[in-house]
Amino acid sequence: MIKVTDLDFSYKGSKTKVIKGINFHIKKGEIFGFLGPSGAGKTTTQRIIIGLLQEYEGSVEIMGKERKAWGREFYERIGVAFDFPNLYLKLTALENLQLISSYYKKKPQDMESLLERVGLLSDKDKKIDGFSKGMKMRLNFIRSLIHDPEIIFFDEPTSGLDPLNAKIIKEMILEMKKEGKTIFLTTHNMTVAEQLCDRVAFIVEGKIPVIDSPKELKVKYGNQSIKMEYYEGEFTRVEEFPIKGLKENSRPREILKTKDIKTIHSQEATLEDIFIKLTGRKLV
Ligand SMILES: Nc1ncnc2c1ncn2[C@@H]1O[C@H](COP(=O)(O)OP(=O)(O)OP(=O)(O)O)[C@@H](O)[C@H]1O
Repeated sequence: MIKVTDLDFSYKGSKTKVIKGINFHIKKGEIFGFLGPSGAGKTTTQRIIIGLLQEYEGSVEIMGKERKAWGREFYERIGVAFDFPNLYLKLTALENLQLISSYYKKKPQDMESLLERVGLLSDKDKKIDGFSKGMKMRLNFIRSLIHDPEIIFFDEPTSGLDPLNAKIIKEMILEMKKEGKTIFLTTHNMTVAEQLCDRVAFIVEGKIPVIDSPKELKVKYGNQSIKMEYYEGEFTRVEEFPIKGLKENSRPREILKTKDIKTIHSQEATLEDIFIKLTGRKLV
């Protein structure tokens, strides 16, 4: 659906490249995550793909056609939920959706069910200048879906949401994938990436050193281990053993036979640990 080849970009008036020869390919029906610290180039890349930044070098092929060759019809087929400058503060939630849907040729999705899904149905007739940031975020999220797009771009889709609303948004994203939509999201949040993404690209200083599935990354780079906590007199002690080679290791068996166990846990590196290990950078 999206094929980016040798993409380079610098902002007007600046000689410094902020995107430095990146390559990636997003398949139809995939949830692809862009993970990287602030200033890494995530938003810039998304802006290029959706056509807000035109002066790039390299190739950005989207739905089978170079980005620069697409006309207005491109926007009928993609949805974008970045910031919310496109929301009209003096209009109600429902009026916002009605106005936005009038920009598209396609028949809009059922607005009330979308509002209900994100917990805003009872607020549909309220002007949104009284909405909290989280309410605007949720409205902005469904705004991007109103014309039933094939590819949807999200920038930090759950940031600033309470856990319940974040869960609803994540469930909706997973449902979209089931319907065959392609989703490209950026985040600093490794938990979100692990829960949602089929594959992630780590982006640092305009380069992508790693692209893989969260699961593969953990298998390749995460050291799995078992942590045993046991009583020794009035103290508790902890020992950790790598899962690899566990059956040849006599020490865990000895602990089981001779000690009173307090807890046993399996430990797995998080995606964040792997990000730090592979890029030498933290995410924030
Ligand atoms: N309009 C602009 N003009 C000049 N430089 C810019 C502009 N927008 C972004 N930059 C620079 O481009 C680089 C990449 O920024 P970008 O916003 O793509 O990063 P990001 O990974 O999305 O960060 P964040 O997570 O904070 O949104 C940064 O060094 C930033 O300062």
